[in-house]
Amino acid sequence: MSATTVRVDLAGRPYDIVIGRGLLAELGLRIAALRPGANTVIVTDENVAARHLDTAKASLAGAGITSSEIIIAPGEKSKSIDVFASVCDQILATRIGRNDLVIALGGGVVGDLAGFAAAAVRRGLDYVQVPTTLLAQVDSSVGGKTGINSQYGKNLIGAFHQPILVLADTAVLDTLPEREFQAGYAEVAKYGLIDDAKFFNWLEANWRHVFDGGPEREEAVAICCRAKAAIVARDEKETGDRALLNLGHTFGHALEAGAGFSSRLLHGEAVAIGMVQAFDYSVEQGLANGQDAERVRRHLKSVGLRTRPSEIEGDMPDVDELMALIAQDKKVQRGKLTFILTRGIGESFIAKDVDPAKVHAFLSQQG
Ligand SMILES: NC(=O)c1ccc[n+]([C@@H]2O[C@H](COP(=O)([O-])OP(=O)(O)OC[C@H]3O[C@@H](n4cnc5c(N)ncnc54)[C@H](O)[C@@H]3O)[C@@H](O)[C@H]2O)c1
Ligand SMILES: O=C(O)C(=O)C[C@@H](O)[C@H](O)[C@H](O)COP(=O)(O)O
Ligand SMILES: [Zn+2]
Repeated sequence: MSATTVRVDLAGRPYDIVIGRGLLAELGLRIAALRPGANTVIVTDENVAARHLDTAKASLAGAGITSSEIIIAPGEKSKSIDVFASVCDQILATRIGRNDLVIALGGGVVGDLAGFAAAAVRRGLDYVQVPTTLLAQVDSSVGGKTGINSQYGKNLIGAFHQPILVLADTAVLDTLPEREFQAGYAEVAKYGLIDDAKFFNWLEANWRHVFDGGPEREEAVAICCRAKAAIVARDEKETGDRALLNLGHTFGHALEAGAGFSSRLLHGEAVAIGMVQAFDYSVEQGLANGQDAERVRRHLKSVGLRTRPSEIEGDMPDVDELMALIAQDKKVQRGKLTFILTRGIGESFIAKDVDPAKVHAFLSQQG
């Protein structure tokens, strides 16, 4: 089976991201090569279990690896302290130990939750990411940010804990609902908008093939993983330019929390709106030109994503409440806001000490 391997070159703890169609069938052999004799516990959700758990288990059994499974309810609400506690207990009940492995088989919710449980149980178990959504393959399975949500906001409780392997089988994306694919695509486009205008041009021309499952899908996943691997290797804990990966997230996370972490607004959908807001705000501050902002909006709209907060159905918090959520952002330093702003497509930068009054005014006049 042909596969692309991207190395995450962390000093002392490097790991591979392996990308290709049909790789789930190789899970057992690849784990056996990495951790001979390990027992495993698979954390997954109901939707993924119904479609891909049998393949994963058969592959592990074929390589002589024992596995048990923990199946959570699908959706963002599972990134909660209650589900976290339950997953930790269930892992402990299997008696797996520090030489064994947790396997996160699912999207970003499973990956963030299982990764955090792996970080916490017995003060740290190794784990493998087997991402099954576009979003997880291009973003959440890589880089070791794990965690859950709080009533105060998104991802506010968690740990940096790197996986020992990421196995991205792009064929499993064939069973992903269209809306989830679109949401994940926002994070794909993000890499172009951060610092790769050439990739954004390529996406404008090729996005349909990424959705259709042609070779462009693997190419896009590999380009995103290479970009993320490079940033993570130089700034694992986000003391510097890893924050660029947060483009669209300060606005987006507030909207996601404002929508109650519900299916009204998926993470990727919130990021799409948040990236357009970051462009619009940059234009308003005289940093970027309106044509670039319009081009971003047009592209995200053409793949079926919403691009304005007013397109979110149902009640949303007012601007003061959104600002209170933004004040909880992890990039805040001693009360000062940090945003990822832009000078144009592929020219994002970290803006520290952004004036909350200006952001408040911007949000107040948003349609
Ligand atoms: N840790 C990070 O660096 C990072 C990066 C980006 C996003 N995230 C987090 O990821 C989460 C979003 O992840 P997501 O978009 O993957 O959502 P998700 O995990 O909720 O998965 C989306 C939906 O698709 C279903 N599903 C998953 N794989 C499937 C498949 N192959 N076939 C059919 N259905 C499938 C799931 O059951 C779920 O209903 C958010 O919580 C976000 O904060 C984390
Ligand atoms: O890996 C990162 O770094 C990112 O910021 C990737 C984001 O897409 C992701 O949503 C991440 O979970 C957001 O991180 P947070 O620190 O703002 O919670
Ligand atoms: Zn994200």
